[in-house]
Amino acid sequence: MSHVVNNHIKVACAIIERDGLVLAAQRSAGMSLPLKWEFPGGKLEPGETAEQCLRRELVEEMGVQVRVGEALPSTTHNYQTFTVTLFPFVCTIESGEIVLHEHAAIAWLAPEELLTPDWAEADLPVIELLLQRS
Ligand SMILES: Nc1nc2c([nH]c(=O)n2[C@@H]2O[C@H](COP(=O)(O)OP(=O)(O)OP(=O)(O)O)[C@@H](O)[C@H]2O)c(=O)[nH]1
Repeated sequence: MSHVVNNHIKVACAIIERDGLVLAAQRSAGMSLPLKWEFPGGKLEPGETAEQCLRRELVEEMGVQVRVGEALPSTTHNYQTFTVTLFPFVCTIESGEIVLHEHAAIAWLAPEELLTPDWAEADLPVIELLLQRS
């Protein structure tokens, strides 16, 4: 059917943990889902694994090398104009200091603060899972 467009993207995102805190990043005003909070990461490129995607995106977005660890369950959300499947991975920073190249802000959140930011809707199941684990 010619009117059907494939607007389903696969996105790997990094749950970066440090000292019991989790890194959240705020999208900038000019990005899609402006000023929403998310986990750093991005769309998988053709032929790329989620781990490779995350290592690439974290260098591009924040200038850090990450170690990609445990995969959490993927989750799919329908926004009005596109569908996203998120592939979350627990990560740690191997080297580098965070420099924001794309995001407006970051925050290190304690478990009790996880529900505070205005998260991208697709992230809410991931947040729920993190709360269950903490
Ligand atoms: N990185 C990331 N993206 C997320 C999360 N949750 C979520 O809904 N997304 C959506 O997944 C998509 C990720 O794409 P991206 O960051 O590579 O690209 P973008 O939309 O900023 O750029 P583009 O507009 O140039 O395609 C965005 O539409 C973003 O809104 C998340 O936790 N992390």
